[in-house]
Amino acid sequence: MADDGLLLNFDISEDTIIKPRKVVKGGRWKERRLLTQREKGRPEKTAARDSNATPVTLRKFGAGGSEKQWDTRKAGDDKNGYQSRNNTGGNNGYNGRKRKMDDREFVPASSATGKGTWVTAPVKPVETPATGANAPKGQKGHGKKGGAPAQDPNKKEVISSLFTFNPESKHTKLDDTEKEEDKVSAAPTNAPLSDESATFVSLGLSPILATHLTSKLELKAPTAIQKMAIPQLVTEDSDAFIQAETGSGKTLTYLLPIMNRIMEIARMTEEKQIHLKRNAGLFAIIIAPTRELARQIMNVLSTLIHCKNGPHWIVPTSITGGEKRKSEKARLRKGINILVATPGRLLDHLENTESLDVSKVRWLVMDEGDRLMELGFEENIQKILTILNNKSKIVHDMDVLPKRRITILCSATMKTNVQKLGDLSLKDALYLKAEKNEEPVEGEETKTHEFSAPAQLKQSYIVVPQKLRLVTLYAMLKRAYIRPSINIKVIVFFSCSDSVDFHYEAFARKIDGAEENEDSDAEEKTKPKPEEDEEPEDPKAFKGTGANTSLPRKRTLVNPAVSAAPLLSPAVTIHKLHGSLPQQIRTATLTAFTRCKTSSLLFCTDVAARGLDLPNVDLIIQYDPPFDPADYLHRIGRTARAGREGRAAIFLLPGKEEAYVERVVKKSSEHVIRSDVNDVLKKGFTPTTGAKKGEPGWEEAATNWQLDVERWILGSAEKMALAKRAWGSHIRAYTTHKSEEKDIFSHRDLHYGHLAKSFGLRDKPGDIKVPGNGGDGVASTGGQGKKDGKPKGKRDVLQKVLDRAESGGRKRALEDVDMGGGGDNAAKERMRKMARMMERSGMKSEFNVA
Ligand SMILES: Nc1ncnc2c1ncn2[C@@H]1O[C@H](COP(=O)(O)OP(=O)(O)OP(=O)(O)O)[C@@H](O)[C@H]1O
Repeated sequence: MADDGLLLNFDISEDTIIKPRKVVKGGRWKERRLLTQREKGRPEKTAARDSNATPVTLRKFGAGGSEKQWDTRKAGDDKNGYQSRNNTGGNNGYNGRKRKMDDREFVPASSATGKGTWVTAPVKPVETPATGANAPKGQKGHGKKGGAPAQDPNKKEVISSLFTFNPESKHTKLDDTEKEEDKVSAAPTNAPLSDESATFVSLGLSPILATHLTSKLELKAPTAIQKMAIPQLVTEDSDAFIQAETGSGKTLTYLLPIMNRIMEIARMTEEKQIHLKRNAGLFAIIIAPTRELARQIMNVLSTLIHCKNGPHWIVPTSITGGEKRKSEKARLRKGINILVATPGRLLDHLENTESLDVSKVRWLVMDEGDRLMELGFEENIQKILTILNNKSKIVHDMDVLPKRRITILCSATMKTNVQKLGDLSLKDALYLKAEKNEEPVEGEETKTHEFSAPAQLKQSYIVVPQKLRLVTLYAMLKRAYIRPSINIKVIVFFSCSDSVDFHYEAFARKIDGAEENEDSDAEEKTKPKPEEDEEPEDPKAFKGTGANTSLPRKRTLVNPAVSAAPLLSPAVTIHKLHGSLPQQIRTATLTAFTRCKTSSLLFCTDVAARGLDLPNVDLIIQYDPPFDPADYLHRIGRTARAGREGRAAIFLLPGKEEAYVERVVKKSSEHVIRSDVNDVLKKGFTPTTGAKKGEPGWEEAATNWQLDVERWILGSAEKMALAKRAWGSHIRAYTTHKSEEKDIFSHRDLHYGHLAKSFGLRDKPGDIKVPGNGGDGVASTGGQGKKDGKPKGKRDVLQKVLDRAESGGRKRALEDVDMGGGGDNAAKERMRKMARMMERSGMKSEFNVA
């Protein structure tokens, strides 16, 4: 009975008395909560049960039994089928209410008796590498490399439940227009033309080239852009701007006319008994923004040169900054006829290599024009153009060749920066844009899109709460590789290198309980150390650790970026690619992924978003949305190439991010479907053979899978550091979305605690010390203080990245923002300068600035 005098005369039950509530202020939230509970006369660690509450069911998750998770969920608690937490242990302030910061409880490890309403995780002391005997089941060996236990045994441990306190999607139900089954496959828009009159010979190409294309390369007919542009480029001497969808064959569109005209001049001189040789002069320069793209263009060029009865005398070469200047100079001195280059290294040679004679250059091609501008190469290109203009001495001794230098600019999008590059470099240019060869559907209005994706590409989006991201990615991939007899290639895009590294390790890890491969450890130690300016290794020298990689295994170097992915399927090989990897590893990885004949998976940053022609990719997953809307198109453009089918899915967070669908996704196509996260999880975590009695349901299976990742991280200091770095870098990367998209992608809307869960971390955000950040943990993402687990302060993250770079963390700093397309131009420019500075100081550049 309360001691309030006014109430003494009434017979009122205790329950109905309204007590004045003391507001507890100051101190840490945990202390405040304990005081509040004490105030209410409740036990501090395990709150007394409310007699009216629904009784809880206790379920035990995790094979090793090291974690207990109280299932406080009731089916159908909310519309999404998510089960909100129903606190039956008395009113500790949580009762089914969605809390912004933390839905977790802390209990001392020693009190983990399995009683109470809190999610508890008694921390097992993880063995040091020397002993390893008591390591949790399935983690044997995980602690080996780290050199220290990942977890302080005295520390309180937390497990956040996966399926509680998740924000809901704005649209809980699929609308009819978004259902997959209703969608009819659209006719491909970037395929070779079926029109019988469209042949390579009819475009004005020589029979030698045409035969090579059809018989050797098995290209039956030109694509729409090839049909439109090649005849003009073969005969006319005009500059040209070529705009066409991704995968529509733009590379051949500019290479074929160049080859055709050089071959023609060779034929004419041979008639006069003059045989052209490599010293005939440099005819064409092709500029590509990245080394990978330059290498790819070189490969296509080589196949054309080495065609039957082809111009074998033509010597192409590429200079991209991946090797010693000295050896590049030696090649240039011997004489070359076609040069493929990245802008920085080209400018370097134009300024410093006397033997590079550009007086006869007839073609200057700039591929991926928008990307060149985004990477801040405008100044370089301006200088290149000036040098070429000053040194040009074209004499009209070869009539078939252009009478002046022709400049060709290629892009899949028509962005303002491309127009600027056009203004800078083109004169009276032809604008060559392929019209879609879509048949208009009766009764449907033909819509035009700001930038369009190939019509046959099936696009979807999925709204996934932060905590469920990792399990949903797994479920989606598991589903993709469900049939071992069908080979599937998937690319997953992440926002930063650290995130790629973390997810690669998480998906390449051994199945729970499997022994570590001792050999792979030994081999890892022998992996090549990257060196600036070293001769690039032959990509064939690397073999993957995956069982299915098709790389030759003659030499024993192990590619640390290729591995098996037994968790997904024994048949899947996983690859990773980002700008922080040494160039030779990147090249070897791309080669491995390209040649892989079995199912394969590539985790990458935007390094692989533009221009790369990776054959037969079936599915693109954008786990992190891109930093530039144009990159959305480029990323999905790695599938559905040259008329093939393809699928693409993008992960978005519930809430503001959902606006991205209307703003970007639907601008490239009106055929966009929405996948339901519960469906995906259900399909991914339900056993294919049908659940047997006693087997866990999909939610439990998903929870087990997540716990397994968390245990794997806890088992090794190295993995813990990896996860923390990935989490920190992810947040930093998130803050660099373009300013016009800040209303959708604001780091203030991120829930750092839930996000940590998706990186397998159990710590509170404030306790996560991101390695390599000078121990400042999350503070480095925006401020020292934190509120609701979020850093305070608005300092420009890019500026902080640069600050940190100045103070010694330069490599880490640039790795964090490995997203290419993001940020404002000024920021890009700063980063490019930083990359140059890094190069000068002997560090690897993230941006391939050559
Ligand atoms: N006429 C054709 N018929 C069939 N396949 C073709 C044809 N022309 C090119 N291809 C193939 O199409 C694929 C895409 O070509 P390419 O890389 O040149 O596309 P792109 O338009 O430059 O794409 P992106 O904008 O993504 O860089 C390549 O594998 C190429 O071999």
